[in-house]
Amino acid sequence: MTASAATNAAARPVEAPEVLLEIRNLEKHFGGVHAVSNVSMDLRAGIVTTLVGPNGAGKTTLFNLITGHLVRSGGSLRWLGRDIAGMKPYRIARLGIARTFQDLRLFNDMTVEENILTVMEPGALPFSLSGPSAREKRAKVEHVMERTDLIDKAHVRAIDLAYAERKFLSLARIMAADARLWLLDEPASGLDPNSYETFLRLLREEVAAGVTVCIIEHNLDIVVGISDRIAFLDRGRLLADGEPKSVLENPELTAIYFGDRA
Ligand SMILES: Nc1ncnc2c1ncn2[C@@H]1O[C@H](COP(=O)(O)OP(=O)(O)OP(=O)(O)O)[C@@H](O)[C@H]1O
Repeated sequence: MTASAATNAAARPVEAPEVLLEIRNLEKHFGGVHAVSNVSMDLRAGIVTTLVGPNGAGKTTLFNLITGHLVRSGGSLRWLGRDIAGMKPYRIARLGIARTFQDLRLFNDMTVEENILTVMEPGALPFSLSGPSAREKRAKVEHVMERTDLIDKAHVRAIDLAYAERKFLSLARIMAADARLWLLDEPASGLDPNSYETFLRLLREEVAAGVTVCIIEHNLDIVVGISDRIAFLDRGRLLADGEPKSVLENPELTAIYFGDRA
C-alpha cells in the first residue's frame, strides 16, 4: 500500500454494520397495558444486543412481536428492508429469524437428533435422515451436535437430558435452522460454569461467523460478559440503547433495574 492509500484508509469513516432489523415506533397494547410503547431501534449485523429491564418491561413482548407470535398495535418492523409486521411466525422464521424460549419448547419424546431435524424439514413427518439429501442432512446434524457437545447423546430423548444439555439442544436447533438473527431468551441462566464457558465460546464463534444475536437476560454478570450493546426497557419504553458501560453505569437506570426508582 502506498503512503497516500494508507492515509486515505485511515481517514475513511468506519461504516456501521448493515441493519438487519429496523424497528420503528413499535407499539403493543393489552387493553390498557402498554407492554411495548413507541420503541425504535436497529439490530445490526454481527452485533450482540441484550435486552435488559425489570419484570414486565416488555422484553418478551418485543421478541413476540419480532417473531410474529403477537401482532403489533402500531409501528413498523422491517427485515432487510422488507415489511414483516403481520406475517405468520413460520414465514418470519423462514426469512432467517430464529428464536429460543425460556421454557425451551423441545419435543421431549424425540431424540436429540430428531429435535434438530424438525427445524430442517418443517412440517415433514416422519423426521428422518433418509431421502435424496440424506448425506447433507446427516453431516449438518452431526456438525451441530458436535458444536453443542451433544454428539454422544444423538439417540437420547430430550426429556432424559440434563438441564444444560437441554439448553444446548435448543441452541443446536437454532443453529440447524441457519438463521441470520438469533433471539435468545435467557440462554445462559442456570448453566454451571463449564457449560457457561462452552455457551460463550459457541456464541462468539457464531457471531464471528456472521450471526446476529439479541438476548433477554436478567443476570448482569452475564449481560456484561456477552453484550456489544444494551437496550434498556422499562414499562414498555426504550430508555437507553448503547454501549454496555454507559447503560449499566447510569444511576437512574440501575435504580429502576433494582426496583429503587424515585
Ligand atoms: N398476553 C398478555 N396479555 C395481557 N398482558 C400481557 C400479555 N403479555 C404480557 N403482558 C403484560 O405486558 C407487560 C410486559 O410483559 P413482558 O412479559 O413482555 O415483560 P418482560 O420484560 O418480558 O418481563 P419478565 O422479565 O418478567 O419476563 C406486563 O405488564 C405483562 O403483564
